[in-house]
Amino acid sequence: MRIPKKPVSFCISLFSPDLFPPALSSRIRLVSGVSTKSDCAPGKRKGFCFTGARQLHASYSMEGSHGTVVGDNKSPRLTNMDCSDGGSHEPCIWSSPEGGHKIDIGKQIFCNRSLNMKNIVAVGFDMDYTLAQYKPETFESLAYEGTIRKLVYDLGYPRELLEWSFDWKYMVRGLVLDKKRGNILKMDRHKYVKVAYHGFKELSKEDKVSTYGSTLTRDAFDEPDYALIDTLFSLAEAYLFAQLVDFRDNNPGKVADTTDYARMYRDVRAAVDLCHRDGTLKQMVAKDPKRYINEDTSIVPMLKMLGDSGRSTFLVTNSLWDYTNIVMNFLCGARTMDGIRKCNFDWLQYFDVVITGSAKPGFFHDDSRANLFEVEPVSGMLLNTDNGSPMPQVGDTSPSFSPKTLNKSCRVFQGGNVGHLHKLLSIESSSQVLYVGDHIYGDILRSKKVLGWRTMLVVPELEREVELLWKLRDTRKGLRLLRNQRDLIEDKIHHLKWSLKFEDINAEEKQQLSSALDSLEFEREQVRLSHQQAQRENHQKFHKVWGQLMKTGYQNSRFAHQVERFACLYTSQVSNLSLYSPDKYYRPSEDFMPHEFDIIPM
Ligand SMILES: Nc1nc2c(ncn2[C@@H]2O[C@H](COP(=O)(O)O)[C@@H](O)[C@H]2O)c(=O)[nH]1
Ligand SMILES: [Mg+2]
Repeated sequence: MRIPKKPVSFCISLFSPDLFPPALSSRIRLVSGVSTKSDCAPGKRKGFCFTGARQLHASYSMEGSHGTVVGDNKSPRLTNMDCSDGGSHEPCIWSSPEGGHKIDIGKQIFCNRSLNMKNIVAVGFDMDYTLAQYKPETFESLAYEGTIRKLVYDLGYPRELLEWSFDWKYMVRGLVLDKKRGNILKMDRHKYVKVAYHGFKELSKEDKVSTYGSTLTRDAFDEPDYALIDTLFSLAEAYLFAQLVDFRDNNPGKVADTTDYARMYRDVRAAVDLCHRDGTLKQMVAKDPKRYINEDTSIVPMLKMLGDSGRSTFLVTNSLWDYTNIVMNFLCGARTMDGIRKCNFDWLQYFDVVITGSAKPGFFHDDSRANLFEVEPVSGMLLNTDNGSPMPQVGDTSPSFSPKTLNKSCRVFQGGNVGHLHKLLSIESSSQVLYVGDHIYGDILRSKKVLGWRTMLVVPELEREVELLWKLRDTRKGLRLLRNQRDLIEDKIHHLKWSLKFEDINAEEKQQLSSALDSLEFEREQVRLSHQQAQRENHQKFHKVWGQLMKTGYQNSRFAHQVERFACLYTSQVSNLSLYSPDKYYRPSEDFMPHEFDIIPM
């Protein structure tokens, strides 16, 4: 890896890779122009500074020297990367002297399908919302505000939208938007809609059943009429959609008749999409990563531990190189004792291959014909490759990489497909790869189903969910008792009714049975109400509107069902991997069928 000796400015463009078909040039610069603008870190930096809406500037300096860096990758003991407290404690990881103990329930790794880490030769990571946990209160708010501005200024929505505010806790993953009807749904694993809102107004039970209850016309609840909120990136757009639905209903005439709910959804989606592409979000994150991304001092020790254990490590992200470098510097970059960060390429030492602009999930198709370019880290320049091997440039007989470049431990690429990656890492069988991601569709489903990679899903919401589950375990037992009580009373009622109808009994006995029936029916109603109320309160402790993430009523939610089907492992944070041996044999818990519950005590 090369580190510039002199500080250089670090300003790279966000041009999309597909703007540069390989036929146009065999050596492609990512940037469009050079400027000597004074806002390019006066006095400190030397080199290029590119301007324009699509350029991305890191706010911190590029330095070659380490200064008073806390952390030394040669040290046998794991080093403290957390400088916020002056470096007084080390993250406790499995291989540290204090490691290997009982793990908090919120940080455990849960297993759906057995996975022996001894069989894994390469561990790969997604970046956004996997290694980099964004703070929804700032990051999603940024997306929300950027989207509103685009709706108003570019798409002609009323200016009063600019006064709206965002409740970042309102929407949750796993919801489904009914684009045509303006509804937001939560469903169980059988795709029964259990909670339904029109905008922010709850649908009555009758409306819910009449719209979604027909078992004959079961809906798939998929695109194009429905949108799945399956990544944390979508929380802001779901909230905005609900707001627009309410706004349209309550302000006739303010939104054009032609702009129906589905059209509003399309507009929001397009505006969000643009925010991700035009720098609205990334420029801001680049300026102040700490404001938008959680620090996780266990990431570096985890990556080192995996590397020390002999595993290859790789990064496959849809983000482009310039942004990836900024985010990874924030997460892995060394800091001086006073907490100042430096932007360099040191973090590449923790990876064998980095693939940016990967266009997942298409990347997971071996037959994807996406070209693989090598990225020259310092300049961000793209170089043509022949399936990963360097290619001589036109007019040049030697390959385009210097031997020094070829010898560096980590190579950075853009695009390509899984075949390229396997070749670069010498992967013989796809079952030797574990990939850790946050997106069921983008990272997990295809990689597992199409490819046979082993998968781990990161679900940050899980930490709170399991902690609450633990805290509320007695409430849950109480709920089960109430449910059983209800069943018992119902059985008695049926029996009494049967007796009244068919048994040969005298008037006095009939009278007794009837009054017993009355009191049982009264009791049943009381228990039903208490059960319903207790159930609702229990769910609301998880989320005031949508309840427990992994459940709808007593059934697994659709989201939980997908986690169960597609993720071999799941956990709240990627760095929880550091709490387990890199040779751990993850075994699933025993499956239970309903007929086993009362027989085998749990
Ligand atoms: N153009 C769009 N880009 C999006 C959208 N939602 C997220 N993103 C970007 O994708 C990558 C995700 O990276 P990964 O590491 O998780 O693979 C990141 O750069 C996001 O900004 C979208 O709706 N449109
Ligand atoms: Mg991601």
